Formats: sequence, structure tokens, C-alpha cells
Amino acid sequence: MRIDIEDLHVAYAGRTVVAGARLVAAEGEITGLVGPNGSGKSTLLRTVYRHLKPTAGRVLLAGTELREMTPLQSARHVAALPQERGSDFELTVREVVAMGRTPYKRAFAGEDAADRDVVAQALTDVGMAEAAGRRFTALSGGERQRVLLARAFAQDPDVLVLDEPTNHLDIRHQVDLLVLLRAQRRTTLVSLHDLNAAASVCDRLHVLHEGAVVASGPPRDVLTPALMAEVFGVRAAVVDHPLTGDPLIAFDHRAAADEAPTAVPLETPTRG
Ligand SMILES: Nc1ncnc2c1ncn2[C@@H]1O[C@H](COP(=O)(O)OP(=O)(O)OP(=O)(O)O)[C@@H](O)[C@H]1O
Repeated sequence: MRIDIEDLHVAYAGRTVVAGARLVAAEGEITGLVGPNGSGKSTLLRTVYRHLKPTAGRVLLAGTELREMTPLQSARHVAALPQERGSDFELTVREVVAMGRTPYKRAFAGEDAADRDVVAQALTDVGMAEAAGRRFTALSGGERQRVLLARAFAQDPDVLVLDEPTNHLDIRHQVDLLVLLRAQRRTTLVSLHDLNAAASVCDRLHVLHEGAVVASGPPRDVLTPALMAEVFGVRAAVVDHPLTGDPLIAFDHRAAADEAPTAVPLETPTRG
């Protein structure tokens, strides 16, 4: 199912933080949202998983406006890993993941064998099967993250909305998560701070800056040294990853773009 975001405006207490954003998350693709702190990534994602209502504009799911669906209907299609990582569940890991099955249950209906299989598979997918009986609140940040991701998988959605899913994860679990997302082949809209992870996992990227999409396209076209300087304020070169051939962004950790000895963004360095 594809997502269309058209001329989206979102405000908090009258302050507009997303102003005219447009993007498409194509069916079965991984669409990345990148941008500086406060650029509106989480806010935009919150409208897709219906935590927030737009002040103007539309969010369409396979051509139908989300707000024309009941929350139950949209929950059968869209699952989220929100930024709010709910630390207050007095539940076991398994019970948290089983919450993902709620949109499919009639009131007070119990779990059936199919639900149990889906929950078990989701826990296995995120490498948390052995923690099924542990209390959610006793987990580390990265472990909680993986359990909440399993809850989203258990919802068996057409569309996954993931806000910073690699936050808190060690590098091995970051890699595992990105491999898992690729294998899912679901429509995925994901915000990422790690531009190298975004470059390797996303089919298309949208760059948010001050609440608007300022660049869209395949990672190699979007993540240029000029964009890195203009939008993120850093100096960077883009080279080919020696193992994968993906774009690899090499940041200059010694100087911001406006402190650099030359204002001209670096060209890809020659090798040899
Ligand atoms: N609940 C809220 N109430 C009021 N303002 C908010 C709220 N959440 C976010 N904002 C403001 O909206 C703007 C966009 O925030 P948002 O969290 O969407 O940005 P972001 O791109 O996800 O940032 P980050 O990279 O830091 O996570 C910021 O100025 C932020 O302070």
C-alpha cells in the first residue's frame, strides 16, 4: 500500500512545525526521512500513525484519506514504532508484543494459535524470543526498542512507520534491523539520523528542513556534499562504500561547513 502525503501542515499549540510537506512512500519500498533535529520528522510520522491530526493537507493510504477510516481500520494497515517508547508497561515482553494483535480481535476475544505463532515469529525476528517471559520495564533501552518493533511486526501491517528505529541499538543490532527491514518488503516509512544507514537501506530519501521537504530521490542523488553543507551544516565527502558500493558519507568531524577553510563542498576524493 502506498502512502501519499500532500501539502501537510501540522502545528503544536498554534506553532506550525510541518509546513507544506509532500512525499510519496511507494508500495513495498523503504522510504527514508532525514533532516536536522527539529525539522519535523517525528511530527510528520505522527500524522501517518494518527497520533496527531494535520492542520491542513492530507495523508492518503492507497488513495484513501486516513481520516476517513476508523482507527481500527487504519491499525490493520499501519503499524508504528513511535518515538514515545512507552516505559510504563507492567507487562511481560510477550504480552507487549501480543498487543500488536489487538486490531484483529473482537472485544474480549482471547488469543488463538495463529496469534501465538505470529507473536512468536515477531519475537524471533528481533532476537528477543528468549526474553519472552521477562518484564518489559526490566529491559535495556535497545531491548525495549526491539520488543516494540516486534509488536509492530505482530500487527502484520501493510505499512510500517518507524521513528528512529536504530536509536539505542548496538551496531550488530542496527545491522540486523536494517537487514530485517529489507527482507520484510513492506511499505516502510522510516526516519533515520544515521545518513550512512539511510543511504544503504532506503530506496528513496526525503530531506526535511524546517518542516518542508527540500530534496527527494535515490540516496546517491540526494546525499551530496552540497546538501550536507546547506541542510546539516557539516562538511562531508561522498565516496563508494568499499564493501557494498553504496554511497558512504565521510564527515569532517573537525569542522562545521561554515568553519571550513574553503566554503566549497569537498568533491569525491580520488584514490590511489
Ligand atoms: N509535543 C510537542 N509539543 C510542542 N512542540 C513540539 C512537540 N513535539 C515536537 N515539537 C516541536 O516541533 C518541532 C519539530 O519536532 P520533531 O520532533 O517533529 O522534529 P524531528 O525532526 O523529529 O527532530 P529530532 O531529530 O530532534 O528527533 C520542534 O521544534 C519541536 O520542538
